[in-house]
Amino acid sequence: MYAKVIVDVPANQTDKLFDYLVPEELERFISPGMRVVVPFGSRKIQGFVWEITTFTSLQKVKPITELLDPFPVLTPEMMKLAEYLANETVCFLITALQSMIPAAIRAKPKKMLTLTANKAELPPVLQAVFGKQHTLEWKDLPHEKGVLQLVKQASENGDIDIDYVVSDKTNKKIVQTVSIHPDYRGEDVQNIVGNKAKKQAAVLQWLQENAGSAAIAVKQLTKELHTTRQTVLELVRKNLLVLEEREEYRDPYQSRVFQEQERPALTTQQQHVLQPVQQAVHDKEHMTFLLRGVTGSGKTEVYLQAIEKVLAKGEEAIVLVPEISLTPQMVERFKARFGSKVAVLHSALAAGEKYDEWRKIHRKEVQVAVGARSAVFAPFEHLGLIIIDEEHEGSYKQEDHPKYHARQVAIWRGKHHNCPVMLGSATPSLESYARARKGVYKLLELKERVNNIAMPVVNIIDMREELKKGNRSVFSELLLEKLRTRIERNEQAVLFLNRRGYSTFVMCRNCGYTADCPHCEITLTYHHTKRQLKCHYCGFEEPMLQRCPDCDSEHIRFFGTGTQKVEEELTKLLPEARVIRMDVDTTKRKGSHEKLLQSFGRGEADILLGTQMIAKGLDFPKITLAGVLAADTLLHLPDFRASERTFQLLTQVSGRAGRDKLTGEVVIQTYTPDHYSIQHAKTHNYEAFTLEEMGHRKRSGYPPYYYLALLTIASEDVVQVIQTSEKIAAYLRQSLSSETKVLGPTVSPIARIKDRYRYQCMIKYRNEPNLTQTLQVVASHYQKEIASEKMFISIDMNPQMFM
Ligand SMILES: Nc1ncnc2c1ncn2[C@@H]1O[C@H](COP(=O)(O)OP(=O)(O)OP(=O)(O)O)[C@@H](O)[C@H]1O
Ligand SMILES: [Zn+2]
Ligand SMILES: [Zn+2]
Repeated sequence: MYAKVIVDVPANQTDKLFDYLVPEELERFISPGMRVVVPFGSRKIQGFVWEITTFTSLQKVKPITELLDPFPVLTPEMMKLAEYLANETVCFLITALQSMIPAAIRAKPKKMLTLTANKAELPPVLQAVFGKQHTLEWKDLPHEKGVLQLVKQASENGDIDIDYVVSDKTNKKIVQTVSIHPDYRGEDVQNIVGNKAKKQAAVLQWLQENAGSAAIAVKQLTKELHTTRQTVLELVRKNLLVLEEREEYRDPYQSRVFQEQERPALTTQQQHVLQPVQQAVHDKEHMTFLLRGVTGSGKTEVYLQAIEKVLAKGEEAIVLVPEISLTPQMVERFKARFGSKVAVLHSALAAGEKYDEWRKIHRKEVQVAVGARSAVFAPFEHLGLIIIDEEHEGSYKQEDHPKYHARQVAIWRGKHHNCPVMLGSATPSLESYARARKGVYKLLELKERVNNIAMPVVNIIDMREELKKGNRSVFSELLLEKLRTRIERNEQAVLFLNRRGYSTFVMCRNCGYTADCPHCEITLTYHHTKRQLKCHYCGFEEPMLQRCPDCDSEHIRFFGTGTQKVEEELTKLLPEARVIRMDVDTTKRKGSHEKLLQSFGRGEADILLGTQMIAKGLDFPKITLAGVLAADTLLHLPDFRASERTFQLLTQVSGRAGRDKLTGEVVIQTYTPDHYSIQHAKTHNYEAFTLEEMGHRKRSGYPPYYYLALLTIASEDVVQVIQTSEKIAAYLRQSLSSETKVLGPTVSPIARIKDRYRYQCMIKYRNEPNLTQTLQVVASHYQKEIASEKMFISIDMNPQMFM
């Protein structure tokens, strides 16, 4: 019996199945989808069993070293999906797999040294290195040439054995528990331990009274009774208590009590959109729905009730939400409805926590998975529905390999399981909307807010006029006045500042010099707390400049506005305002995001000032004002989606205001008040915006009229980059159909990162069945250069970013 194995080495040469002999004792247990340890060259590495066969064309096959799982970690569906992704996104199969399973499941091989000779026979240096130990990990060796030389010598002499050991990283959390031995249950404690052992008696007494036959965690016991572990273990030694080890999940939401929530009766329009989804769930029919519902129209409630239907059928559901709107508030709505049936997956979880949530799914202990992008891989086997909330969000596209889009995976899985997929948003992406208009997706609409609450009134402020009036502040007069009235009326406001493009950069007012990163073509960002300049791409840092390096002027300052600076100005202008600032700096610590939001929810602040993370999902009744400080910052990015992103963002931010009984207002500050994305955001007119934007896309040949693929070529050698890019472009032009346009090569918008020059080719196509194959040929043609890290070629199908 042989196993065909995918090895955990992401490289061109290893991107295929390797044959291994299945040792006889494993024959009964092994099956596809299990992890194994296999010899590979001189190493031992992890792999996944792909197939079991009785035939191999090889002369000599090495045996599998170890089987790591009693059950497959990959379902047959996941294996097929990995193959699909590897092919569609042009990446290695193992790379696709790696993003589908929790990191904890990927075992890392360790290089271990084991003493085989008598220690006294070793050179004194090595004796000292080993100390009292018998084995050592390679990475713990002192990295001195002499030591390594001696180790090598000793290994050649056979005194030290060097081997790779694959240790399973899937450390489960083990809890020790005790229970009263069945023979002594209910018996008088005095009779069992006598009078002397008072502490032990207390433990037994407590267990008799409170636990009965139940097992109690030793930790809990010692805490409850202010006693020691020693005392408890003594009782175990006397055979009065039974010690057991129990596996426990690390549940980040453990300490929170979720109030059961009654489900509201749906409004007529909600019922109207829910009905066809429920029907598809019932019929087990694969369809993709696009739910376009204005902000506050009750989309989430529709999701919840659709899921109820799925659970009632005994099936499972996945709900994707963007990482930043995976707020406690959001999680709470699902936990309150479905309780312990819900697993939550997001990147803020520790590796162990993620693994535990994943295992709950794998073991069928939960039926609903709520999470960010990668939750689309939740290994359910009876999927009844997949929901993608805020489907337009760019974060659903993974920017590393495999460069997949969650929507694409969701639809693949929907087809596999014969179940519906529901995409929801107040501002669907143009691609999805176009598909819905063409009937590929089924369009469902919620045009009004729940309870007929009015959409907020939007004021557009021309900041050029403010400057003419002599107002140099980042706050317009109107915004400031409206903030003031919120404080007076004890209402709340959110203030949004786009982080991207608006971070602080340094410029000389005398000669116009800007401080740039010496390795990347990008301005350095000023960090106030450390008074340093930092590059966001490579991490380069230097102290803030005191004088201009070009003209020696002292008038060198930072420009632009960060949230910190806005906060400072805000407290000067409105000293009475209580402000909570939410940005990457204030939410670094685990749980701080949640704490800040809770505090705001309790009314401990008047103004929530923040970046992208406050734009979405917030549902606080007292927010009656939403302010956007600079609406243009997104408009000027070199990206054909800039207008679309601006419209989406303005709509989302506006959507935070006036969601309850109090009427909402919005103030948008801008230098380009006439831009159509700002004008249509003012009137909440998604259709009008879409119509206008579609025109632009059609004229310039962008999605949804054309598909895109982006090739980026990077190297330290600028001549090599240019020559290679030109060769690749020529090859593509010759291989692809004549309707397909190959643009470039041109310099990437960020021309250099980490000293590597970057060029790109853009492919625009409508129908190109052989495209991925052609791109694969390109990638493998340059595999030597790529493997030696001389050159980088990145292939991005349907790119979301163009930097
Ligand atoms: N049928 C209903 N009856 C009463 N209240 C409802 C109903 N449906 C939803 N709501 C409430 O209306 C508010 C807005 O609903 P929800 O948050 O689901 O909207 P949404 O469309 O998901 O919003 P957004 O896209 O802006 O985040 C919530 O407070 C929700 O509890
Ligand atoms: Zn200068
Ligand atoms: Zn840099």
